Amino acid sequence: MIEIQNIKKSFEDKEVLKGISGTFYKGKTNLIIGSSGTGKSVLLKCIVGLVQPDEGEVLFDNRNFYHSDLDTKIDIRREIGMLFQGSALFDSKTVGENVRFPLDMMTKMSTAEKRDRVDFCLERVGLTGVNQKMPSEISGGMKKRVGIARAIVMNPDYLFCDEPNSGLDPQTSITIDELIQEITYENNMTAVVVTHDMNSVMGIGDHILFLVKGLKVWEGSNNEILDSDNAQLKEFIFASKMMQALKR
Ligand SMILES: Nc1ncnc2c1ncn2[C@@H]1O[C@H](COP(=O)(O)OP(=O)(O)OP(=O)(O)O)[C@@H](O)[C@H]1O
Repeated sequence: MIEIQNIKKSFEDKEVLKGISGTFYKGKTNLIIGSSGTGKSVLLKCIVGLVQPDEGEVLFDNRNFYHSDLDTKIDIRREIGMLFQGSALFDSKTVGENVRFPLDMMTKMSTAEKRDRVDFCLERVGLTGVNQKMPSEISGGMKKRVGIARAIVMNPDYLFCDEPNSGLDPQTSITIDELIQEITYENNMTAVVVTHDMNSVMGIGDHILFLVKGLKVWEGSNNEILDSDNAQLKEFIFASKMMQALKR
């Protein structure tokens, strides 16, 4: 479980996060949703330590990330897997080398152990036998799968995904969403996914934080979201023609 308390962040005079609190639960796909520019990615970066918040606390299973000793911080970082926006693969490395990278950086595993772990993770995301391919030789959906394999290669307790569906067609988006959710359940991870895709919200939104202009205005599950009477949430959900049609 991850708890965030009163997270604030400004860039120069622009207040991007205005005091956000909430909980992300273990064994669930937790979503951060909201319109473009509302602070979702900045919040994610504050949680994983890529951006330092101006105020607020982040607790990883009761360990305070920003107010703990270096060893605890390092422990927490090793327990985090991250799927970056656009997959962020190294273009000059093969698929296998991309997935192996965290093992090379952070473990003393033998070559054979690393090979087995890489093969296991690639197989888990449905990409057996593509180790030698270069990122330029595979599709966008496959790149996301490689990104997921790399994110889970260290067997993390916490999985963060920033817009995992960006640039994918609707059908591929659903398979990637489902893969993230299956892996979350299998490994009992705390997954936090940033998205503005309503398909993802309805499909995998076990727990959802809805942001508007740097504030959390609603928190709940995808089962509760359609019945909410929060006006800003309704406006966001029913912005698309498809969701309007479902409402009728
Ligand atoms: N490093 C930075 N320096 C200055 N401003 C930043 C920085 N990072 C983000 N911002 C600003 O913070 C605001 C929120 O950005 P953020 O990327 O979190 O939005 P978002 O909700 O994830 O949007 P999108 O869905 O379009 O990715 C934006 O106005 C952005 O320009």
